[in-house]
Parts: sequence; structure tokens; C-alpha cells
Amino acid sequence: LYILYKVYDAYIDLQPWLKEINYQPPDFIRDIPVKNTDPITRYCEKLRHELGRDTRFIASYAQREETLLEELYTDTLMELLNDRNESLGHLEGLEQLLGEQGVFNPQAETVLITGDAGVGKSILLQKLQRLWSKRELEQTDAMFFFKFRCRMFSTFKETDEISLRDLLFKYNCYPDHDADNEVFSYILRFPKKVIFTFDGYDEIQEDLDLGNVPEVVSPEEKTHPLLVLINLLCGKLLNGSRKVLTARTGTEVQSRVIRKRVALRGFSPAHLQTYTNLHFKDQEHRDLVSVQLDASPHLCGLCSIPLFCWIVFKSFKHLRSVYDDFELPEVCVTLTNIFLLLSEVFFSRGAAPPPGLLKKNTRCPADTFRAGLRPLTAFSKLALLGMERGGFVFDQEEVASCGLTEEDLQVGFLRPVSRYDACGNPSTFEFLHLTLQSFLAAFSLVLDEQATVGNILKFFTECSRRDNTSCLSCVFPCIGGSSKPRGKDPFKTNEHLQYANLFLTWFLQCY
Ligand SMILES: Nc1ncnc2c1ncn2[C@@H]1O[C@H](COP(=O)(O)OP(=O)(O)OP(=O)(O)O)[C@@H](O)[C@H]1O
Repeated sequence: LYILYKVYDAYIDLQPWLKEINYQPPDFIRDIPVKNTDPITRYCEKLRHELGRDTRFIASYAQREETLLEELYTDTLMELLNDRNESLGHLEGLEQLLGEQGVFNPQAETVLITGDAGVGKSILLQKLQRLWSKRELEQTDAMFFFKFRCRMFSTFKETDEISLRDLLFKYNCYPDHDADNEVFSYILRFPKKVIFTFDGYDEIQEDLDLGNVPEVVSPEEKTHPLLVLINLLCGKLLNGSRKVLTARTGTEVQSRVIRKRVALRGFSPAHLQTYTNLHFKDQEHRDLVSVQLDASPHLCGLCSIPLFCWIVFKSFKHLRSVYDDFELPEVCVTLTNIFLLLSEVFFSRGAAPPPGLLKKNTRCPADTFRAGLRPLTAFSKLALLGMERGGFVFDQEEVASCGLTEEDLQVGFLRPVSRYDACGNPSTFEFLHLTLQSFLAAFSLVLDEQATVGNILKFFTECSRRDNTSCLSCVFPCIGGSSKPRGKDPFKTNEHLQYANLFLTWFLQCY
């Protein structure tokens, strides 16, 4: 019994029974070492270990300030939708995501989660992954869990080719001590034991003209990584495995490949209260924030989106530590206000008085921005550069070419991302959030005194030039439904441009 209990994944089907009989090994048995020599279950252990390590923290703007996921994760509203996008009610817990409730297409294998920017799609996947890594994801007997960010698939060259095996082992987790290839054979034999998460389908910016998506049915066949992804989602590869795909609201994904659909709606008032309590350990701050939220329906509305709520709370915490009388903005709070507040916090963090010293009493955001103008200009330039080439990941060279120094990287706008070339090279960066990149790109356009009107308004022109069809649907008719071929286009992801336009409109109004 102890061996069945210890070598968990090898006897995964017996685990519910062990739980039912409430098996607890006595102490004298616990002392007996059990050496697992099975490559498959050793691989499962490795996967759980790596996923546990990678999902521990919520990425924060300052690496020194990382927060444990468990300390801040708060449930959000998860609305179940049918194939016509009509509501079927709300899910009660994460476990129900993979369950049968709300399945409208039993042949399909992909659960689609949609939601607006910052509503918490990535964090929800992170929570799912964390639960699995800790064996706390109820009602699933999955032994393998592979997580991917869709933007990874855009980093490959047109000529790059990989197989399913490479995708799993080279770009996710390598099976050690598996000379006989037992792990992969097992995965192929029992695809139902596999869960994939693919985050941010809207972020795919391929440069391939894939008017017709060829079928890839052999797991050994090497082909372009995007084709491997599409064939996985369609169930042509590793048929039977479960897939959870996230995308921004409005991204078209053909119902044919969707098993069930969930829309994230952010924090309800009760969730917001829970989040406030988790965020502020100090009762005085808690009460103050609650009162200010109650007083401003505008602010309250913005705070239903977790990302904006996090920015508002972080800013409040910081500015309150510097100025005695700081209050959250009350009327007509816009997203631009929120990002201005965040930028102010970034540039004023060095100015916080040491504990014990008197707080300042005059807050002058204009002075803070003036003092931070050089790095702000450099960050904005980088954001615009990325926006123009449709890119979210920057290498050292690009960062330096915009005039950013090592010290600037500590300010908080950028965070490091590991490279996807399996070399473990950490020298690439991305903005804390795509909406922040849009904000800074708009900032760059208004900061540039040489910019012509045409130049400033170029994103408006781009957005109106393009039609409404999803860029993905043009490229992948099997997913998106349209069959228009596409060539190279630096302005691929319309939504980020629309965000930039939103911020630009606000800046121009202020001029
Ligand atoms: N459930 C949650 N509990 C606590 N904080 C959350 C939650 N969801 C999101 N957040 C906060 O909001 C931030 C943004 O969330 P996340 O990256 O998951 O949004 P998203 O929906 O994936 O956005 P995008 O579509 O732009 O990628 C997180 O880094 C975290 O600080």
C-alpha cells in the first residue's frame, strides 16, 4: 500500500481508493525508502516539480516584490456560454472548467476561455497549473500537464520545423533517464492523461502564409510549430488530450474545435472585497480603500478588472507611504489615469521616505514625470518600436538602442522573459502588460516633438484600413472560418493598436 501511495502517478487510478480508505502510512513505514525507477512516473514528478516552481509567484513589476500566487489569488466570475454565446450560468470552481458542464460539442477537445485585457486569463491558467502541480486539481486523473504561451509560436522562423515530441520535450520538459523513449510512447497510448494550456491565442503573429493548413497526424513528423499547435487544438494530433485555450474577447475561434466556452467577467463586488482584504493587511488601509471605492462607481468599475485593480491598489499603497493625504481619484477615472498613476509610482519609488521619517505632504506628479522624462521617453520609444513591428518581446540590443540602461530595467515597466530557444538565455524582455505597452507607445507619439500629424495618427489609419475579421481567421481558416490569404503585415494585432488609440485620444484631448 505504501508503494502504491508513494509512486503516485504509476498507480494514479488507485489514488481515489486510497483517499476513500483514508490511507495514511504509519511512521515506521514512512522510514522505508521507496525508489521509483519508472521513467514515466519520474517524468510526471519532474513536470509537477517544474510547474510548481514556475507558478509560485504572480509576476510583479518589481522582481523584489514578487507575491505568492496563493496569497493574492481571488476567484473571478466565470460565465459558461453556449455555442451562440448565450449564458448558461456561472461556474462555481476551477475544477468545473474541465468538467462536462456546458459542453456543447462533445467531439471537440478545446475549452476556450475568453476575456478582456487584464481580466485574469493567464492567472487563472497559472492557478490551474499550480493546483495540478500540488495534486489538488480535483476530478482529473491527468498525469501530464504542458503549458505554453501562444506568443512562443510567433518567435519561430518560417523555415523552423519541430515535431510534437520536440514541442513537449524540447520546449517544455525533458524526460531524463528514458533511453527507450517510454515516456513519449506512453503519452501517445494514453492521450487522455494529458492536459495542455495555451495562453493568449490572440497574441499569435505568424509570418507564414498558411492559407491552407495541412493536416499533421503523425507525432514524429516535423513541421512548422504553428501547424503543430493548430493540429493539437483541432484534435488531429494527440487525439483525446484536453486543451484549455485563452484568448481576448472577440478573437474568433471556430465552434467546430471548441468543446465548451467560458467567459471571464472579472471581480464581482464580493470578490473585490476579498481581494481588498488580501491586498491590504492593514485594517486602516482596507477601510480607506473600501470607502473610496464605494464613493466612486467609476473607480469601482475599473477595479472589477483585476489588472487595473492591482495597479490601483499598488499605487495607493506606495503613494500613501510617501504622502499623508493621498486619495484615489474619484470622478471620471480613465484607464489613462490608471497608467499615469502606475508610471508616477515607478518614477517616485526612489523617493519614498525611509521608515520612521516624516512623510511628504505635497505630491507633484508633474515634477515626478519631469524627473523621469529620459527613461520614460526611452521606454515609450521601445513600446512604439514593438507596436510598429507587431512585437512584444525585445532583445538586449533593442532595449539598448532605445537608450535604456541596466538601472532603468529596475524601474518596473519591463520584466525579463526566458528565451524560447531552449538555450536558457534570459536576455529578452517584455512589458509588464500589453496594455502598458500600448499606453507607452501612445505616449511616445505625443512626446516626439518632430512627429507629424500623420505620424501621430498612424494607428488610427491602420485600424480603419483593416476590416473587422480576426487576423487569425484569415490565416487559419480551419479555426477562424475565413479563407483570406495574408501576407506580412507589421500591424497584425489590431486590439493593441486600438488601445494605443484610446490612450492617444486622451493625451490629445489634454493638449
Ligand atoms: N484572479 C486573480 N486574483 C488576483 N489577481 C489577479 C487575478 N487575475 C488577475 N490578477 C492580476 O491582474 C494581472 C493581469 O492578469 P492576467 O495577466 O491574467 O490578465 P489576462 O486576462 O491574461 O490579460 P491579457 O489578455 O492582456 O493577457 C495579474 O498579473 C495579477 O496581478
